Amino acid sequence: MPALKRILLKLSGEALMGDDAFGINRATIVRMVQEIREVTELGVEVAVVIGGGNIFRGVAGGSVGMDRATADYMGMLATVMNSLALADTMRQEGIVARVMSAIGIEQVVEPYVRPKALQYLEEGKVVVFAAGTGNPFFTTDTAAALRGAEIGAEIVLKATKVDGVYTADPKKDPSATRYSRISFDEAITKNLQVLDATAFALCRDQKLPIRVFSILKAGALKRVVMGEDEGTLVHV
Ligand SMILES: Nc1ncnc2c1ncn2[C@@H]1O[C@H](COP(=O)(O)OP(=O)(O)OP(=O)(O)O)[C@@H](O)[C@H]1O
Ligand SMILES: O=c1ccn([C@@H]2O[C@H](COP(=O)(O)O)[C@@H](O)[C@H]2O)c(=O)[nH]1
Repeated sequence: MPALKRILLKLSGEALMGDDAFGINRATIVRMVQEIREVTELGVEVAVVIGGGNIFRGVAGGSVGMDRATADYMGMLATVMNSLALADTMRQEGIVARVMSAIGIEQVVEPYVRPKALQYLEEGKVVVFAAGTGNPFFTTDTAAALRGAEIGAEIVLKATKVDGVYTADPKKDPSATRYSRISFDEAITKNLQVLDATAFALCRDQKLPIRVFSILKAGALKRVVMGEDEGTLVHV
């Protein structure tokens, strides 16, 4: 029996590149979708937010002189592309998925309407929330926290390139050690960058726990859903 009924899964956009330098690696996206299918087959309701770091981040545009808000809209559109790719791969793998966008592009995907999203989840469809929060100066981590709270998810699962929250960025500091549990207050006070502070604060205020785990580790999502110890739990 799964330990979770409804989850908000935040997938790393950057991880979609696989070993490529840019964009979406086919084998990687198929593997991610197969892991999602495993948990839907257990009866878990799954909503997904996917990042855009494999295509564009607003901060990168801003750093080369672009207007930051314009660059952020480009970043949000990058998440729409990833969401479409994800939903299409889901369709090929036998999952019924719906993409809902926080910015209006009705010819491409339907707009985010909360009751409709809840209906899809109750019907067993996977809902992919695209375009982040719809606002510049935010991230898809914050979108995951926001949508997770809105749909009444029991937890936000951040599937990323590292296998948990560390005392420092493990990609920069090899001596960093992993927490198996950490409170929101401690993560915020220590300024741990694995999620942005806005996402941490929103989840803390809504008493919505976060589990950070590796997207690269086969079977990790299923283990998390089954209540096994995997990655790091960030708790109130
Ligand atoms: N204290 C920390 N513990 C763990 N990872 C950390 C820490 N500080 C920084 N990081 C970095 O945070 C990264 C994960 O967050 P990031 O927002 O960069 O990726 P993502 O959300 O998975 O990607 P995307 O934004 O494309 O969806 C890790 O790859 C890691 O290098
Ligand atoms: O609510 C949001 C979400 C995202 N953005 C922009 O999109 C990119 C990609 O998202 P990541 O979370 O970094 O993967 C982000 O850098 C922002 O530029 C946004 O503006 N608002």
